[in-house]
Amino acid sequence: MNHAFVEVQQAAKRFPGAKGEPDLTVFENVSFQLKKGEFVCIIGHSGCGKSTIMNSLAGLDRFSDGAMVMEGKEIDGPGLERGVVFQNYSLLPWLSALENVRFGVRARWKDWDQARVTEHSLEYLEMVGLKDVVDRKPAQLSGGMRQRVSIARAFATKPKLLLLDEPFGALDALTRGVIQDELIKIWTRDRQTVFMITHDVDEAILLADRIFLMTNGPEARVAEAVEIDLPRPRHRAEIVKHPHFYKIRNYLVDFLVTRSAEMDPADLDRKGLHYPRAVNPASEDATAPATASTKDATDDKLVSFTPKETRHG
Ligand SMILES: Nc1ncnc2c1ncn2[C@@H]1O[C@H](COP(=O)(O)OP(=O)(O)OP(=O)(O)O)[C@@H](O)[C@H]1O
Repeated sequence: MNHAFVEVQQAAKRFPGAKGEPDLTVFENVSFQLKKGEFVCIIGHSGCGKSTIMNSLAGLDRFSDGAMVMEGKEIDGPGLERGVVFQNYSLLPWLSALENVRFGVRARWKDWDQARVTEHSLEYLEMVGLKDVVDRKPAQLSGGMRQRVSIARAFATKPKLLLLDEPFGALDALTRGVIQDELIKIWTRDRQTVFMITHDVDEAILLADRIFLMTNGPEARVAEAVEIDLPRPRHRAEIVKHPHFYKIRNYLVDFLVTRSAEMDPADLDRKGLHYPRAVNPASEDATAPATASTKDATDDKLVSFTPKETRHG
């Protein structure tokens, strides 16, 4: 019996090739589960299919093969139980910050009166530090402020699953840090299930319970699920002092720099439903970088991943 909150089963995305060219398989045999209330980040090189997976979970795209199930029901199109935050804010430009949030809240709770919708919307805008600018339109806000409105709107509607596609990608490091803290604050309070794309290893370690690692495309796979066992609440300045921090960080960087390009999909598929392999880099076995071989957590013997010369990084 399946107790996963969200389950993606054997997903693939293919595009027909141009005249005479073979079809493009962006990713294949992608399977994973999300537990209720967990924060999962997904990392992988550009083009491996992260946004396609996220957009499919949002109901805005479709896999070529495979299935997605949330609380036992197949995901088939967009729904209010899933909220999305994109990198480019996607606010309605003719509405103020408050009206943008109210718009989402009103759609979610149609029986609420105006005062309740406003009060609830203001509560979330305050949590992201925008109390004093709620009447400004998006054009009158900085990029960081706009992204805060998007985050307030997404969390205020309390979707069961929040999908964040590189929400801080366009922000400077300082603003990014501040909004990460706000995101942690809201998530700690509401404990919604979050699935987030990021290219930033430190951001993923700060936020996630688990980090999914994708191999390079084409024919990418979600190869590993790395457990982040740093205690919460986490603070940027503090977690770097934790003895596990650099073990985790080095493991992730080694994957992205070396192993993501070397893993052979055929090898991963041989192990079928065991993937993504659960890894805890803080444990002894995982700390040694596994460049040409890695340890199979399922049967306790070494399995080598043959470098594939044709794969690009
Ligand atoms: N219509 C299409 N025809 C052919 N290939 C496509 C089409 N749409 C998308 N792709 C390819 O699908 C792949 C996956 O794209 P996707 O945006 O999901 O990757 P990503 O991992 O999110 O990348 P990034 O990190 O750069 O955002 C890319 O290589 C892209 O070129």
